[in-house]
Amino acid sequence: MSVSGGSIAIIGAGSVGSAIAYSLLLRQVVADIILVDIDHDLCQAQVQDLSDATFLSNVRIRAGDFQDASKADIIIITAGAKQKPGDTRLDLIDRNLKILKSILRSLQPIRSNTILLIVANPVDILTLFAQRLSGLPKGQVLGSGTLLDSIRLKRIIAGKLKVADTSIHAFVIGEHGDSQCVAWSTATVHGTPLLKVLPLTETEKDEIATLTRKKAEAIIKVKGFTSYGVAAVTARICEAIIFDHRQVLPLSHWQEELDCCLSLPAVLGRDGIISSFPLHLNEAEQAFLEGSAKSLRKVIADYKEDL
Ligand SMILES: NC(=O)C1=CN([C@@H]2O[C@H](COP(=O)(O)OP(=O)(O)OC[C@H]3O[C@@H](n4cnc5c(N)ncnc54)[C@H](O)[C@@H]3O)[C@@H](O)[C@H]2O)C=CC1
Ligand SMILES: CC(=O)C(=O)O
Repeated sequence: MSVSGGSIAIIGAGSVGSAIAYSLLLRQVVADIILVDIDHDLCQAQVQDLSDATFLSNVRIRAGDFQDASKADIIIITAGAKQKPGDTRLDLIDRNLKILKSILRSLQPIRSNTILLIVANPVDILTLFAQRLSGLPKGQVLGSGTLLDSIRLKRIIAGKLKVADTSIHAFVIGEHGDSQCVAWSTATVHGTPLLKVLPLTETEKDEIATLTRKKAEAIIKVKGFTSYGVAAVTARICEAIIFDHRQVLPLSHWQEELDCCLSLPAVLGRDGIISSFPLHLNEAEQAFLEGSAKSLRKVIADYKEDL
């Protein structure tokens, strides 16, 4: 991977923001990484620590302010409260919507062709608010969504089949949260329908889907947060944008028919979401997806005065 000349700003230099910076630095996605946090001492300390790793790459890392960040090729928002054990992601909406709004105000005027990547939770709701409040075209505002959940799912399936994760094509769709669902009928192993090579009963499918959905909760219960998985996923998203990969990834983006942002496969490139990629769900999966959208719209309706 070669270093492009671009820059990425990360707003929020806590566990997730610093892990993302570390992934971007090791992958050499851009030449400049800018960290921004209201806790200036923490931000400086993270930069100092990360700068000890830059000997492995040609990447520069520095602390900056919102105006520096507003000029970056990609602005990643990780700032916000995290779940305590037992919280759902949706429980964070009050605090994190206020933080998002204040960040979007501080970023103005925002570079017109920047890509805004939301990672803070609840990611689907914050992505929708960022689309409405940033002034950017919808395709330039996306959320990391269920790419992380899909990676977790593929890991479990790969373990059962004893093949590499990269040979599995399977999507978790809908909310990055409790109403997500697995698109089992579309999953393949190197082109062969997954359920033909791994015939799973309904109970087994439910067990895998539950393990996937509850993985974050299990990690948070012990270490208090998750960071490495989302950092790797975010680096992958940034690579697809900076290098215009046109990769198909399950990301949170605007869904006209469902009237909300949630994850379905999308083609990702330098301009952000180029298009949604059609996924032919069966009736039950379509009903689950619509249920997920309905639960997100219900939350959005409670906050409509913030739009
Ligand atoms: N989408 C995903 O897959 C994942 C999302 N997350 C989410 O990422 C968020 C961050 O998690 P952590 O890094 O573990 O939390 P953290 O508490 O370690 O870091 C949050 C940082 O945001 C900063 N911050 C707060 N308000 C700010 C503002 N207005 N401007 C700039 N910085 C501000 C804080 O000072 C703090 O350093 C949470 O909402 C968490 O749920 C975490 C893991 C995975
Ligand atoms: C915390 C979170 O959203 C995750 O690890 O999936």
